[in-house]
Amino acid sequence: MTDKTPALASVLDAHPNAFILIDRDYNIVAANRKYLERYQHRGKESPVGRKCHEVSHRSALPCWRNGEDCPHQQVFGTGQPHEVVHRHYDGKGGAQYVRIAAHPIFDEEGRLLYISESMHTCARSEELAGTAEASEMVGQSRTFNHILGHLCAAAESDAPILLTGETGSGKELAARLIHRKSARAARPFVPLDCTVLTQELCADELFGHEKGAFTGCAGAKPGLFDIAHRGTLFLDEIGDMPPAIQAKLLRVLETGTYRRVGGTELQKVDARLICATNRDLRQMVAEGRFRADLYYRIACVHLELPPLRHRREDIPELVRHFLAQRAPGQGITPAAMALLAAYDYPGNVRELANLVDRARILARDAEIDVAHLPVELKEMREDCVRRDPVAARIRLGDAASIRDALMRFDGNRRQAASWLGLSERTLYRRLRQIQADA
Ligand SMILES: Nc1ncnc2c1ncn2[C@@H]1O[C@H](COP(=O)(O)OP(=O)(O)OP(=O)(O)O)[C@@H](O)[C@H]1O
Repeated sequence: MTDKTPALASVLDAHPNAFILIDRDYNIVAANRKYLERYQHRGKESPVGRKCHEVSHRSALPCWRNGEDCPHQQVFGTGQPHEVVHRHYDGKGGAQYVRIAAHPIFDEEGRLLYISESMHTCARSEELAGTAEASEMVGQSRTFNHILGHLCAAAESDAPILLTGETGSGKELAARLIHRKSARAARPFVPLDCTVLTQELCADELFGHEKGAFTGCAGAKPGLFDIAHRGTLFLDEIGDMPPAIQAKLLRVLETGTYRRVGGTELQKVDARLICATNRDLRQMVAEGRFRADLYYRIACVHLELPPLRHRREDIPELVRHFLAQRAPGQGITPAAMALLAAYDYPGNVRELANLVDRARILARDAEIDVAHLPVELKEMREDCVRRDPVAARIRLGDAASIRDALMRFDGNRRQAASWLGLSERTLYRRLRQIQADA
């Protein structure tokens, strides 16, 4: 904390989170010790006096210029508090998702002078660094950060959650994230796919049975509600749950108890319920194919995962993520990356992961190139780029994105070019053009 007033310094340091004050011109005017410890680049000057976006986003541009929901722009624009989740880079370059609570600070005459930002880390930075876990949710587009903010908020409550979204859009991964970030994280996460079960099997899986409950049943078996005790039960494709089981599940939710198949004793339930479906449950309710009372119980918090084509900006990062996971060291040409960024992905992130897998196998140890991608992608490319300027931006790289990428990678042209999906030569040519135009 560099502010001259010792009292203010200790007030800021007493704040439990990293905390800063920012003026109208994006300058950080005060920061507490937690902020400095997290964001000060090793051997570099203090963040105080620098632009907030340069420090935490490593970007020459304010985040709204990169399409993000900018707390600075919102609070100075409306005078109201605003909360968002952003991806921040710490002083060592590690990435982390951070929930930012921004508030206006007025002087005695009611003029809005500063905003304060309090930053609470949503996910461990090592989950987002190069050594990515399989369970990591990757993305940094505005759309992705928006849903991530809701997932983190949902994790703080114990309410039932309904996750909807197209196939492969990350519903199960989102359920795992909610569990991992909830107070139940140390207890089991128990998934059940409702599509593959008959009515009898579904009841047996969920509630277990007592010894001798049915012919051929040798011993007692705990149900998934037992196994998920104090943890999270994830019911995937809840729309496929047989009607008789829907009725039993509703009873469990209403009474907080259930009986094992063939049992008399009431078991108490303490499992958090997360359900997912890619069907339109409301439509199913209207058609009488899903119980309305159950729908309202499980959809206490309803979150929709966006399809990948609505967050194309995340595609290059997802590709790098899958390569780092499955083929560390294997590269991809800018042309192949541009082709991947322009495709529509009816199968969403799962389809992208499969395309990357297929391409890396075909490429063996060489760089992945256009030849290693299915021909349909090439046919769709021109059409998609015309329809989606973001994809075009990734492919072509406008001046602002190029400056931003260079800043982000400390001037390293190779890394900046790869991030933008350009060849180094194209990046160099564009830089010369930009300098000539300036
Ligand atoms: N944001 C993401 N970052 C990294 N990987 C992701 C992301 N979203 C999804 N995936 C990966 O894509 C695949 C499909 O994700 P997931 O199974 O969570 O989707 P789903 O919506 O539950 O699919 P379905 O409706 O078919 O059950 C998984 O391999 C998952 O790890």
